[in-house]
Amino acid sequence: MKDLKSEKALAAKEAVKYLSNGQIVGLGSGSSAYIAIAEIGELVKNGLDIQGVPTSEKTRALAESLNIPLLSIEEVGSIDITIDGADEFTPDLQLIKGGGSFLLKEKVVASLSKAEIIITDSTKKVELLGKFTVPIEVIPYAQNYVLAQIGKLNGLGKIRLADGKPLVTEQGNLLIDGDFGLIQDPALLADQLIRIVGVVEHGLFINIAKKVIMGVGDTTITFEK
Ligand SMILES: O=C(CO)[C@H](O)[C@H](O)COP(=O)(O)O
Repeated sequence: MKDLKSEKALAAKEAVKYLSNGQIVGLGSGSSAYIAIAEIGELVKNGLDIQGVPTSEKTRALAESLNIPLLSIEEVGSIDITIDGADEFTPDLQLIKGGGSFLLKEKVVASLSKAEIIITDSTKKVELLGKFTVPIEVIPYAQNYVLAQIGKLNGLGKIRLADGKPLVTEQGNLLIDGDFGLIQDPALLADQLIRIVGVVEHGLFINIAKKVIMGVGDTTITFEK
């Protein structure tokens, strides 16, 4: 049986090799990113001089507990490297993210980053995106309208629940998980989704990742552009 945690850890260890003194580092969210943040905490303890920019409150709390110096998003004009996870990736580095509900801040941080490095276990690689549903962050007022528009794109949207109630994101929005089947043209779908009034952002990360480091067994494979 695959040891996914150890595959994530191998990928995280490989990713932190790209860090160096003086960098501003985007800190992702999700189980893979948290392993990388723990690694970064060790490096900081041993003298690495970086400043982190968190992509969620959970990441902020973890980084603070590890004494990683932090900057807020308002304080940075650009970010050198971001290390984050993904729910699915294709060999040409298109991603679905947002399984952990933090896609909006993750995309802002990724967009400010010179290099977005994604770390995953070996279950995340797919030839076509879409087995994992596409998380879509919407303002609550527009939820029914957006669900209807998703239907017009031949998708099926469901409001994400947490403990039986609609999950509310850190921005006070809702998440719709959109099932579009296997996505032949993710760039087109990304464009169609972002044009729907009431959609704040979605989890299709198109041409954003520079590298995906995937743990496989006791080694890693790096995909890059
Ligand atoms: O996008 C994310 C959170 O919004 C995560 O990066 C994604 O869900 C992958 O998580 P994990 O590393 O736990 O598999």
